[in-house]
Amino acid sequence: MSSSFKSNDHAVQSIDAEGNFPISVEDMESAAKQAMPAPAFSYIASGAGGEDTARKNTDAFKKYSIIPRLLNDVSNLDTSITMLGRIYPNPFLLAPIGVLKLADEQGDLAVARAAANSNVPFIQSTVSSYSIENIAQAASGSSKWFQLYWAKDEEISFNMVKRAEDAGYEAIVLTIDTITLGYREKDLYHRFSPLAQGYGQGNFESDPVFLSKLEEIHSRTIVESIVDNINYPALDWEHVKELKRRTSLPILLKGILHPEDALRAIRYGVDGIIVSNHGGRQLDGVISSIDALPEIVKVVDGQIPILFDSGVRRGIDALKVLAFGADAVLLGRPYVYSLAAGGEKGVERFLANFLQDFQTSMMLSGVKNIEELRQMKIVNM
Ligand SMILES: Cc1cc2nc3c(=O)[nH]c(=O)nc-3n(C[C@H](O)[C@H](O)[C@H](O)COP(=O)(O)O)c2cc1C
Ligand SMILES: CCCCCCC(=O)C(=O)O
Repeated sequence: MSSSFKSNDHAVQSIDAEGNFPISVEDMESAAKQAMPAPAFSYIASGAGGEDTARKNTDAFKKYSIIPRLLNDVSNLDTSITMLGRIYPNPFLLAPIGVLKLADEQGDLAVARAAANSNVPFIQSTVSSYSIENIAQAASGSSKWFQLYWAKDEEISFNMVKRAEDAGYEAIVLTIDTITLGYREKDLYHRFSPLAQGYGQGNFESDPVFLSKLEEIHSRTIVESIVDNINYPALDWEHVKELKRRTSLPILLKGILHPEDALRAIRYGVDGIIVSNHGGRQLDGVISSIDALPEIVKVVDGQIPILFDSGVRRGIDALKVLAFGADAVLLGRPYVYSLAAGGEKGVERFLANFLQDFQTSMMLSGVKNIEELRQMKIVNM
């Protein structure tokens, strides 16, 4: 099976003449499937191994129920949160997702613009299709965070962090669960390698430190050099310490599932954690993110912010995450489907629908603000 194809540059046609756009995430996913070549869609949608964890991420939400409080005058909702010393208008961010050009020619630029127009911070991936500087320009004046895949050659990492600082990014997210790529059976079947089409190198191509290293090793292509650098099983807590020395930006660790690792993160002085299993794309068989969350909330006990991703598809899912005591929620695959289905406008439509769904869920749960939401009763039945 071939894995060569063009990126999706016809996306905007999925919003029809009347401006209709899929509302449910299932319909957005179907629209994305139609708009994209099969190997690319499969790379985005699938998980590692037999995909049990990917399935569990969404299924596990269904077993939890909230018990609403009523007669609480919810006519003035406040969805804002204060986190890491800043006020954010709502408790959502867009998860870092690499190689977005697979979904739409404008990739991260389209997402960053849509996120800025929707007042939702965008977390840019290390393996983005466009550079930090271009993305910063596309979403100037709005909140952006940078996700770091640690490079074996540390100077490359430190220079990327510096570029993010210079471009006005507000935080560094160090992803710790991708020291090597998960065993993804569908990608293996399609002979699909995420970086091979050249859509995940925008950030590296414009990095003088990376380019100077490349010149030293003439035999390596850009893609080979990126893969070799970010495949880094040697990553450990000493690297976290080093990163802290190198930046004054807040550092969050993404991929925490064990309460002891959450506590260790606090001991190492990180500013926040993201409870995540990478959407079930790394190790099949790990706990679903939502099942991991309550114990982590308990041990962290408010010392640092807890963010969450993996499996959030609707407003009510986000509501459950916050009711368990998390501070904010990252949205992942749904925005990529909306990008593939409708480009920048598609992402805007998805975010508008998601925020409306969330606010409706808040009102009907009888909570006026996120602090009240975090105190809500949630049960496993
Ligand atoms: C196509 C794709 C690419 C991703 N790329 C990255 C990445 O570059 N860096 C990262 O930290 N996480 C990456 N992730 C993981 C997401 O940040 C997030 O953890 C995951 O999508 C959450 O699961 P959900 O989308 O099912 O909600 C990627 C996920 C997908 C689907
Ligand atoms: C060789 C590493 C590519 C990482 C691609 C992005 C990612 O995190 C994913 O889940 O896929």
